[in-house]
Amino acid sequence: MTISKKGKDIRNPYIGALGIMFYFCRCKEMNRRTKKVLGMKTKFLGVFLMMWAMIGLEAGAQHTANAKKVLVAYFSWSGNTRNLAHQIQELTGGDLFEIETVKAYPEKYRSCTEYAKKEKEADARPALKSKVKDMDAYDVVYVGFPNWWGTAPMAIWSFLEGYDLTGKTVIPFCTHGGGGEQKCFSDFARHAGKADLKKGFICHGGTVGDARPKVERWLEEIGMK
Ligand SMILES: Cc1cc2nc3c(=O)[nH]c(=O)nc-3n(C[C@H](O)[C@H](O)[C@H](O)COP(=O)(O)O)c2cc1C
Repeated sequence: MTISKKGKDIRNPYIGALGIMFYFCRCKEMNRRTKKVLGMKTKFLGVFLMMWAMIGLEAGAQHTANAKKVLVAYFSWSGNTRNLAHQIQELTGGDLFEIETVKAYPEKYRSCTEYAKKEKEADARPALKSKVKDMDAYDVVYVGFPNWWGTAPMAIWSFLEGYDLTGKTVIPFCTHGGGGEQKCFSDFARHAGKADLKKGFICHGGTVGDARPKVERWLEEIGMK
């Protein structure tokens, strides 16, 4: 692998492609003019770019082979977590999946909080509308949810318990209404089975619109960007 001082792979398939173009343009040119006019310098440059092309194209293929498949799954009642999920999806290039319960939650806030409280007290596992088609294909699974009564909505436990997440990287993200993290991530860890858990992201539901720079920093911090 060709590594720069900053630790990044500096082989670039685009530079490689340019090298090929340059090499062939130069050959055409040589037929029109005399070889002496072009001289040795351009010949070396052409060969150098040609070699870079081959290394660069190989690097491109290797990068594609190593790319991790990402899923961004989320539950959202009033839209804040959905907004955050879309930002994470845009930054990671993953597939989006909305976790929805068969029985919809009440539309009014107070009714919803009462309903959710009962579900929590019963340690319920609400049935979900659909399953991720090919969970086995994903290497990294982000799971987003709002803080409900100091923890995740019970639908998140239904989701996590519906799959074998062993060996996958699982990363929670959460929005709250002022209570902060509370037991959201610690309870999440207990329900995530043998997944390889990474540090979660949390923000106030009212600030998700401005969260992008923080989301980017977090993704860099956990090595996902
Ligand atoms: C049923 C219910 C329970 C909630 N419980 C809490 C809580 O315990 N602590 C908190 O900070 N916010 C709580 N909230 C506020 C939500 O966590 C917050 O508004 C969140 O951003 C909503 O996300 P959503 O728009 O994706 O549904 C609750 C909201 C609802 C509807």
